[in-house]
Amino acid sequence: MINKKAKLILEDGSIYEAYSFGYEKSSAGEIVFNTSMTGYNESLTDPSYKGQILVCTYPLIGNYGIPPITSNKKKLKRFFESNNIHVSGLIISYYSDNAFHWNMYKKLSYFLKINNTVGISGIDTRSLTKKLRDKGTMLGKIIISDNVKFYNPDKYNLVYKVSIRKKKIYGNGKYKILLIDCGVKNNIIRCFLERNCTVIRVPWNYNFLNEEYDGLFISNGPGNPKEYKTTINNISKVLICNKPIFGICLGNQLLGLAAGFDTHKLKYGHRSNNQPVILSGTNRCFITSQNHGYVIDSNKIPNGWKIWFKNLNDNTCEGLINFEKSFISVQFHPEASSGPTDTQFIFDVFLKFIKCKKKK
Ligand SMILES: NC(=O)CC[C@H](N)C(=O)O
Repeated sequence: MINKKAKLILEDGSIYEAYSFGYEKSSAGEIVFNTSMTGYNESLTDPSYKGQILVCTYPLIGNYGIPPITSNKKKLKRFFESNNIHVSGLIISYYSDNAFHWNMYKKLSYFLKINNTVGISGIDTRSLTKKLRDKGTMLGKIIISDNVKFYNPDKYNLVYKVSIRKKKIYGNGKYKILLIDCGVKNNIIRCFLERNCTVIRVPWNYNFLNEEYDGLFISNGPGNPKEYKTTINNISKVLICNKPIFGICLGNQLLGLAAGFDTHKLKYGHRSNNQPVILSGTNRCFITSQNHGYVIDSNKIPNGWKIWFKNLNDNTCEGLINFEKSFISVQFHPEASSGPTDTQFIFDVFLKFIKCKKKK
């Protein structure tokens, strides 16, 4: 089969020639790169990538296909991070059509096609990444048929596209976690279910002030954290309570904004499975999975709060803690999926806080 020709056009005017191997349509978004060697299925279905076109620096993609797509709508998909693909496109170097894996169901190009997602190959993604590292993340568009306009996801509130619409309950564990869903990854829910929790998943703008729960969780999600005014406002109202709060990635940013921290955008973000973070006050380093473009400013720290972790590559804030109040959050992904599970103990820290409060 001869694949259709495609073009990647960046906002600085550079043009790259490529071939389509996914759904054939033009698409625009913010071009971001991920340096992981594995995990394309988890990344494609991570809702935090909404509005972004993903570049994989690892040169060979597709070689293990995609795992089975379980179809029971009531259950979480077993092998994916949400029900469908969220990236606006996938840019790779070499597409391996000759895929094999013990758990393979279909090829990657099939998965892109049934999700109406464009995928292009034949681009030197490492040189493209060098450009994005030098100049910073850029807008870009993939042209296959018609021309399309550049699209800047930071200017929109994308959460309504990825958050659940109605409250939903998972599991029947002892500890009740109220989960604010801004585009949660399935593995976060799985991590709670494995720890004797009931997860009450509510929409991003849900007024949870009268809900009964033992701990509040704020999820990951797409776009600029400052677009989440309703969520930030709701969180700020529960900061006077003493119920434990835990945030991951966007959740870290939203908790920070509610507590009086500020956020800014990084030049090209952290997206990979090998980001080193250091636990403040120790020499202990952890290798973490990450996917974010924004960070908390470390220069203005409200009373009672501390920077919990720092990134060892660029020294940026990787987590917050208010020990007195049992509020914790991390910029990285302790649930991993894909990536190292070394920091999954953070879920246990949160549950320890919950157990302590319940005893009192
Ligand atoms: N994974 C996330 O939650 C990402 C948070 C936010 N959208 C950022 O890019 O920084």
